[in-house]
Amino acid sequence: MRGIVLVNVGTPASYKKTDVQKFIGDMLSDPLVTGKSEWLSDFLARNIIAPLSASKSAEKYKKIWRKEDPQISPLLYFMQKLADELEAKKNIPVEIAMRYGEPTFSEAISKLEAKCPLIHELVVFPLYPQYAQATTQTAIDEIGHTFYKRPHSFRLKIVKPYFNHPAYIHALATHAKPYLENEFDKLILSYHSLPLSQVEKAWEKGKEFDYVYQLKETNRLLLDQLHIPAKNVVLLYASQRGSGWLKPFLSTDISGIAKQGWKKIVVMSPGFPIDNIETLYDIDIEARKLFMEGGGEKFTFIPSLNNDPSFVEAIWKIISGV
Ligand SMILES: C=CC1=C(C)c2cc3[nH]c(cc4nc(cc5[nH]c(cc1n2)c(C)c5CCC(=O)O)C(CCC(=O)O)=C4C)c(C)c3C=C
Ligand SMILES: [Fe+2]
Repeated sequence: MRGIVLVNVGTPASYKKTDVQKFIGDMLSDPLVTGKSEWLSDFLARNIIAPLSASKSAEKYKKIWRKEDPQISPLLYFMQKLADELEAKKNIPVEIAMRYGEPTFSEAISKLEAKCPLIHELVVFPLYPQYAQATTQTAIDEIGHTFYKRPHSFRLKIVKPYFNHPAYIHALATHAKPYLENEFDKLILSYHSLPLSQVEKAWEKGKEFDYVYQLKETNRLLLDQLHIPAKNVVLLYASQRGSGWLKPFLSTDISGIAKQGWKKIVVMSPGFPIDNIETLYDIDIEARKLFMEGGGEKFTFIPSLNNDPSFVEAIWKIISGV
């Protein structure tokens, strides 16, 4: 039998400043995220960036944290729900793991082994449709490092980015359709920004590593399936942490969209299969506010796929090679 581990970036244990600081420190001390050396990343993250940015991030986390039980981060909640539904629907053991924080990859493997001692293949499904060294590559490195540290009686398979997989595109289109039924002026497709240095390096390596090529392919295939002409769509990049990142920025251009007369917009993030601070705060709270203050009339936010049945089906097809 196969076992599945769904992998994502991670999330703080709580919205308290200490937990948020730890999470940011862990993440930004990763040289694959910063593009800097190991010691410099660690020094800057632990001593400067995490202590300085934790309060502001903690405020944001507080706003998006689940108020209902279980009172946990939305990212953790939706990943667990997705795992539970995939396990129940396909009768296969599924666990979740985070690149930073908990549950760790090692914990996920142990839980899978306990659930199903006869596993012959461990399938790791990174919840990143498009490749980036700051997400896909660091997850692959960490998984390999943990897996090969001790012997296992089963093999490891890591699923490649699925930016153009028909089942993923179908899931996105099926999920988005109800939000697109009412009239709108522009569909905004928002993706996480990246430092240009990382984008250029990946572009030189080829399409398999090219974040921008992959996200544009996702957009092309999605719009084709939704029958939306490209002229009705704007591509923006969110959550940048500096000026030398992929532009145009959602945070600076969203109010301009309203000023140009496009008063009703729908915003979708096809690069985030699971809702998190960057969709629920940066888009649904901050970008919404900027758009409405800029004269916008209607801001429709499309949540991530989360545990949508079409995504459960898509993961299954991607894993099964259908
Ligand atoms: C497409 C997915 C993501 C890319 C690409 C990405 C790049 C990237 N992120 C940072 C820095 C931070 N990311 C943080 C949280 C975070 N990032 C993603 C996804 C991508 N990041 C997720 C799913 C999350 C978890 C969110 C949650 O709900 O918990 C954070 C911490 C949160 C915050 O303070 O905003 C930081 C910091 C860099 C530097 C980077 C590319 C180089
Ligand atoms: Fe991030």
